[in-house]
Amino acid sequence: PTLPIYLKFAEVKYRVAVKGTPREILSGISGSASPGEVLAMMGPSGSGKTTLLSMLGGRATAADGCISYNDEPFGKSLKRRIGFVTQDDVLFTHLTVKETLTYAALLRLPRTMTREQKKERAMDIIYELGLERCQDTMIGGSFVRGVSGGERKRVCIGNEIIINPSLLFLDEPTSGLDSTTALRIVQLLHDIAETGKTVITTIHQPSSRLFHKFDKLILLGRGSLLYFGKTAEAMPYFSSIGCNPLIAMNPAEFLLDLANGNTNDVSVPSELDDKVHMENQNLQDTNSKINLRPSAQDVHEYLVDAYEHRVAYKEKKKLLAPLPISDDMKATITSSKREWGTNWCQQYSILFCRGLKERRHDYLSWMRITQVIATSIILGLLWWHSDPTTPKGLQDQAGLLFFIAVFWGFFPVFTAIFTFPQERAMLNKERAADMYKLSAYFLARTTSDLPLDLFLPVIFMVIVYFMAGLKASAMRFFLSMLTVFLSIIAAQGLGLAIGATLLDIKKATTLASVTVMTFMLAGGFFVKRVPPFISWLRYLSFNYHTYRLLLKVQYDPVPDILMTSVPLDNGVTEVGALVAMIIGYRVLAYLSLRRVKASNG
Ligand SMILES: Nc1ncnc2c1ncn2[C@@H]1O[C@H](COP(=O)(O)OP(=O)(O)OP(=O)(O)O)[C@@H](O)[C@H]1O
Repeated sequence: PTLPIYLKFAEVKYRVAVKGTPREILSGISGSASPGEVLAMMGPSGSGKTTLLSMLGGRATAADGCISYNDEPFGKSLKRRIGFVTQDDVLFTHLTVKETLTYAALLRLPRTMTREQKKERAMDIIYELGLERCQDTMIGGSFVRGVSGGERKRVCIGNEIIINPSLLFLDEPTSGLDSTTALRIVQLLHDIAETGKTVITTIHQPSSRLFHKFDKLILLGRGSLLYFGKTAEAMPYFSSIGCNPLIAMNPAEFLLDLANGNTNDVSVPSELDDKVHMENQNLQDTNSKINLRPSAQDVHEYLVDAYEHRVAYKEKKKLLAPLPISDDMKATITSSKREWGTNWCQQYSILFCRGLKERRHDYLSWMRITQVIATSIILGLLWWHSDPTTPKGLQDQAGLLFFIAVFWGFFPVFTAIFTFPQERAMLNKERAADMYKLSAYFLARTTSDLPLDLFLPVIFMVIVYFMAGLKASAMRFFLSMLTVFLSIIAAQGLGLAIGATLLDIKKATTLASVTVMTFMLAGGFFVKRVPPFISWLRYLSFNYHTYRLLLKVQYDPVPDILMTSVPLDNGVTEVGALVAMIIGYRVLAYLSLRRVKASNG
């Protein structure tokens, strides 16, 4: 059963600093929502709906004011009782509807349920939301065709109601949908509320049918409260303060016009008319153009004032009224401990499988396979049966080994830098809902990429090694392969670290290009005798260590003309350096991700 949660908020304020000067985004908003109700927040774009919703949902901290849940402040244990559907649909594009909801169920539902029960719950949600026809369709996105916008929105809602939340927040769930689909979604919210949940949603421009489906309404204008109360009483209230539509109009349109300060086709109260009249008289003296309607600023001030004096005090009084629930029930919110749906190992394995499924298209991407096969055949033809017995042939072959070291240092970096910037929104969303520990996600995400990164080099090496006629020995082949693997995992670590630190694909690509180029130049092929003051650079370069190891595997001892100024003994230093990079870059990436999590609250 759902724990009923009464949400109250009084005098909520929010400020941001814009170029050093504080700007008030919300100025003292009060209201409440009870279980079984759908509260809608309306207002023009930029009026502060999303900001208020984020604060009520515990995703942002108010500068001032009080927000309570059953008269208790927000606590971490509440996270598992809150569902939050964001404005943008944050979903994995390559997972099907069924997979998306099943993974959500596996990660979010409590430990007391078995795996089978969790899967059943996901199926129940699919039927409840009418998604059975598209359950095996991919979600899709900008580049992949998938389910429709309305279906995608329902999947987002399903992702949240799967945990049977007491409070459900939705940011513009109907934007971009036709009126019938929008009505269906709002009806769904209504049905959800009827099961004892408190539903709070922002809404942009509802049709009149939709408008009447909400129990309560908050109308915001420029961050101030213009109305809070029953939806059915909104029109009578505005009529009582002298604002009436002059033509038949959708009430939502009328209220948005008012909140925007647009009074065309709206009768305005005598106070505002008098003000316009007086202003016009002054303008006549200066021969300026006469205004026929009150200014948006005047309308806004009038509405804020009217609400403050006629309604606000009554509503604030209501907030002080005791809740119709027992003290025990109130205490449930604070006493329940923060709980994870699954243990660390289960989180890891679920996230690993999800990562593999999401990336399966990349694994089987013909473009990447063709790219690698084409490159290896070209290399094989250019170095066809190369002969290392002459100095020139030896130099040529060393060139091939260096190219292999660079190619498999370059490729994984540019695959891995996208990982975290691309998943940032998903990570924020899922971490805000306490779905898993960051360490489980991090390890699952980085290991689920490995099969792809290790599968392609095998094809590459088989083609190049034998076409180019490198030493025909099983041992040398496998050692070369192992060296390339180490290089790839180290390079992948660098890509992950750059991506996690910058979390911006453009910046990450630029930094990665410069780094990879520097490492390549310091790799020991172009410059063999490096000046001592810059020689430390090559130790950071995985190309350098990989190239030296490949030389060692092919020629033992390595001929003098190929050697860098540093002699090569048994290769232990090189392997050690690569292993240190594999660990070091990953630790850096993990710490960077932790920092991001902290900055997002
Ligand atoms: N961190 C921030 N820095 C600067 N301005 C901000 C910040 N957060 C919000 N704002 C500003 O606060 C105002 C309210 O933003 P909010 O996203 O809450 O509006 P909204 O009513 O949800 O708009 P929309 O309907 O277009 O989504 C906007 O003018 C926005 O630019």
